[in-house]
Amino acid sequence: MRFKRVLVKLSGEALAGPEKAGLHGETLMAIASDIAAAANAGHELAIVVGGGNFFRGVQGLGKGLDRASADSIGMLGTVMNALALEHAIDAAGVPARAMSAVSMPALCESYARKRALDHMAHGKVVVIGGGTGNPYFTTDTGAALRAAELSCHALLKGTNVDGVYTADPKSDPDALRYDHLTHDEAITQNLKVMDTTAFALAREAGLTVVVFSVLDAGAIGSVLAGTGRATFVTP
Ligand SMILES: Nc1ncnc2c1ncn2[C@@H]1O[C@H](COP(=O)(O)OP(=O)(O)O)[C@@H](O)[C@H]1O
Ligand SMILES: O=c1ccn([C@@H]2O[C@H](COP(=O)(O)OP(=O)(O)O)[C@@H](O)[C@H]2O)c(=O)[nH]1
Repeated sequence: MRFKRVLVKLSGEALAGPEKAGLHGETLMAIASDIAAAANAGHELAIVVGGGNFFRGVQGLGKGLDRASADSIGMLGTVMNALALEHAIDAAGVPARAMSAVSMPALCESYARKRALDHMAHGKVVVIGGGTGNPYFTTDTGAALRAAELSCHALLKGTNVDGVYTADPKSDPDALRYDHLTHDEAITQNLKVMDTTAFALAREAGLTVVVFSVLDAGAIGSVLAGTGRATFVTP
């Protein structure tokens, strides 16, 4: 099986569905069912979830917060999403375990690499909140880090565009879509679909990054089956 063990990055906005902020129940359940189906098809899955549907650190700067404090609030938002996703995946019939990079033992397990590997080996989907656990980072970088340390075969970046373009397709109607490119090309052309730190980490780990839209129903399953629309970023 291609990509048996995968890390799926979900942006916070993906969970907000049409609401744009907070959590949208139907969207959450649809994504959870997609993840559960991939697990039932034999994939081992870890999910890193963003928090942009609740709070982004940069938003705090406009409110007079310092960056580290604002990022702490942002990380808490990602844990809220992880708890929601854990529940939704459980409800879709596959055991899930939320783990946070920032310890909050009353709410969920603290992230530990060996424990995450153990959960995956026992058929549980691991849902990681808290990003890297440090300010000044993003959940994209957290996703590349976890994908590398959990020896994942690919990092699937689920977002709201259907791949990587020559420029941001939301602001440039003439942007062209890539089917394939290298990490070096993504970095040197400053393609902002994922931050440079995340691409650099993925390059160092020799990790394939697959960028696809989670807005399409069943997107995770079809990307894993090799039939979905996606851009492949490879060494
Ligand atoms: N070259 C590019 N190719 C594709 N998407 C891009 C590119 N440059 C910028 N983007 C933007 O990146 C976003 C995807 O990143 P994501 O991490 O999901 O969102 P955000 O950065 O808002 O949290 C898309 O909404 C898209 O508009
Ligand atoms: O390792 C990390 C990951 C995230 N964040 C904070 O959490 C917010 C939400 O994460 P992100 O913007 O990556 O979420 P997404 O865009 O994927 O929804 C960020 O803006 C940061 O403030 C952080 O401080 N360190």
